[in-house]
Parts: sequence; structure tokens; C-alpha cells
Amino acid sequence: MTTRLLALEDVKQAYKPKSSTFGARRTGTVRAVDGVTLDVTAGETVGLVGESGCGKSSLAKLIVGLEQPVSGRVLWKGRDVAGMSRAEKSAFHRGVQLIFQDPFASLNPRRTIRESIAEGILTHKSLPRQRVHDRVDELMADVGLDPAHADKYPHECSGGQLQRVGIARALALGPDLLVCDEPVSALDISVRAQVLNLLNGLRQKHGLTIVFIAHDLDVVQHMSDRIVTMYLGKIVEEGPCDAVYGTSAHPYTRALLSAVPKRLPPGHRIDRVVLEGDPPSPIDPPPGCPFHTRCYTAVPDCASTVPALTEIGAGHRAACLRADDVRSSQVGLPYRAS
Ligand SMILES: Nc1ncnc2c1ncn2[C@@H]1O[C@H](COP(=O)(O)OP(=O)(O)OP(=O)(O)O)[C@@H](O)[C@H]1O
Repeated sequence: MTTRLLALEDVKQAYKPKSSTFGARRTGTVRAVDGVTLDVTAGETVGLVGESGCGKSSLAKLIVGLEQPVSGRVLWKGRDVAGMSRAEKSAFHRGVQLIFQDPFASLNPRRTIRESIAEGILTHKSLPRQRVHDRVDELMADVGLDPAHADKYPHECSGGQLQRVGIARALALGPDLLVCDEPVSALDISVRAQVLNLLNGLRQKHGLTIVFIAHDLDVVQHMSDRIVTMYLGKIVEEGPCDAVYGTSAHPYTRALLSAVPKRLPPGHRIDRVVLEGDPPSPIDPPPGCPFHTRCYTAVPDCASTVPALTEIGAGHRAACLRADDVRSSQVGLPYRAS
């Protein structure tokens, strides 16, 4: 039986625009998350992808309860987070943990690694000193950190070691769900795979559910059961990993796929899509399909019709008027050249 751990129902988040480079006040509202509906089932890993500014981190903050949505509901184990009692909220905050992109910025520079990991435990539990000490040792072993690092300060550790500390802190309270917000994008290429393997191993060992955020499809491919593509605050495609990588039906996902460097088998080629320019401003999104201004396959209707996220296969949905054509095309996917 599958258990729905987390559900987002038509969730929206809006911000006042930050002032421009020259300090001028901007008007309007930034629609960072614009009507997202998403279920996360216990034990699965959901890869959430999209370019910078599409709303991934805003969604992460809503999921972990760091921010409240302006409308819509966040449900944790079937309960609306907004209506939870104090005790329920405390259990929710223990059950959902965030792993940040920049581990250095998320740690107190004046605390040793041991103190930083212990802080995560002591925030929610009061335990005898020896128990906390033992639990920190256990967590350090779990994330493959040498005990010799326990008395070091963050500036004495490498990026990869600090991200392991961030993961240990997140695991300290035995969470059900880890939200990993670009956990390897600030790391050297050489240590990325180690951290991804670690997360994969921990997921199996502890039966974790993971929402894994990345700006490209390369990083999430080997981690995820399901892929969700976001554009301008909206989900434009979601589906099982194989369906999205093999027969994606949204031109934006095709563009992201074609940007993934691949070693092609002999005789194969890819018709790549190059995304021109930046996404439009979320203060003033275009009418119709949000992607039509950059789409390689848009038709006139796309400028006026907002495409609904529509089921096109088992668990596979896409918000595109041309989903069937995109799905049956080869754009962005390797194929044997004739
Ligand atoms: N606190 C805030 N105040 C004003 N605007 C914000 C705030 N947080 C995010 N935004 C804006 O909301 C939009 C979505 O930002 P968000 O950080 O969620 O995107 P993202 O996909 O995570 O991007 P990145 O990968 O660069 O972090 C962007 O236009 C961003 O500038």
C-alpha cells in the first residue's frame, strides 16, 4: 500500500519584489509559486528541476514549513499544516528536514562540527550529555565523517565534509522526508558523486522519502523515481523517471534534457534545443502558456490558452497544447541517425 506523506494543493507563494540594483522600488507581486499541486508518497524520491528563479527554493520553504503559502494547503500525513496543534507542528518539523545548497552558510562558524550536529538533536529533545555525544558519533559514522573532524570548525573542513555535516544534522531527529535543495551544486565535481551516493545509501538504509531539487536533469536522474519540471512557478510536467527521460511531453523538459551532456553511442545524434534568454519575469508572466515566449514548437493558440496539466500516460502529466506531438518527437533525445 502506498502512503501519501506530503500533499500540496494549489499552493501559491508571492513576494514583494526586491528593489532593483539601483535601489528603485519595484511594483507588482513576484508569483514565485503559482498553483502547485503535488503528492509525495512515502519512500519515493522526487526530482524537482527547472532553471534558476522558477520557484524551486520557494517551494522547498513551503514544504518544510519555513514559510506559509499565500493560498492553497500543505498537508503532512493527511493533516493541514496550517491547522496543526503545537504538538503536531513539532512532530511535523522533526519529520521534514531541509538540506541546504551552501553547507558553510548554514552552519554557525563559531561552533565545532560536534556542537553543530548536537544542536539539531537538542532543538527538539533534552537528552543526557553522554547520549547526545553517542548520537553525534553515530550520525557522523552514518554520513562517513571521520571522528577526527568532530572538534573542527566549519572553516577547517572541505565543502564535501560540510555537506556531510548538513546531512547528519538533518538526520539527527529521524526524519521521514528530506528536502535537498541543490545539495551538490556548490561542490567540486569530484565530490558530487560521493554525496549523491551517500544520500542514495541513506535513503535505502533509513527508508527516507526525498524531494531532490536541482537545476538540471543530469543530477537527479540516478536519484529519482519521479521527475517534476517547474517553469515560472508552475509544474509543467511530472512523471515516472523513465517516462520523463524517455518520452517527455513538454518542450521545456526537452530543452533541459538536451542540455545534459551525454556520451552518445556510435551512430547516434541529438537534435538539441538551445534555450534563448532568461525566463520571463514572475512579476509579469506572459499570457497563455508561460513557456510560449521561448518555445521551439509553439503555435498561435499557445499565446492565449493556459494549458492544463493533463494525464498523458500512467502518472505522467504535461501542461502543453502540443504534448502529443512533443512526446512522439525525438527532439532532445539521442537517436540512431539514418
Ligand atoms: N524573499 C523573496 N523576496 C522577493 N522575491 C523572492 C524572494 N524569494 C524568491 N524570490 C523570487 O521568487 C522567484 C523564485 O525564486 P526561487 O529562489 O524560489 O527560485 P529557484 O528556482 O529556487 O532559483 P535558484 O535556483 O536560483 O535558487 C524568483 O524570481 C526570486 O527572485
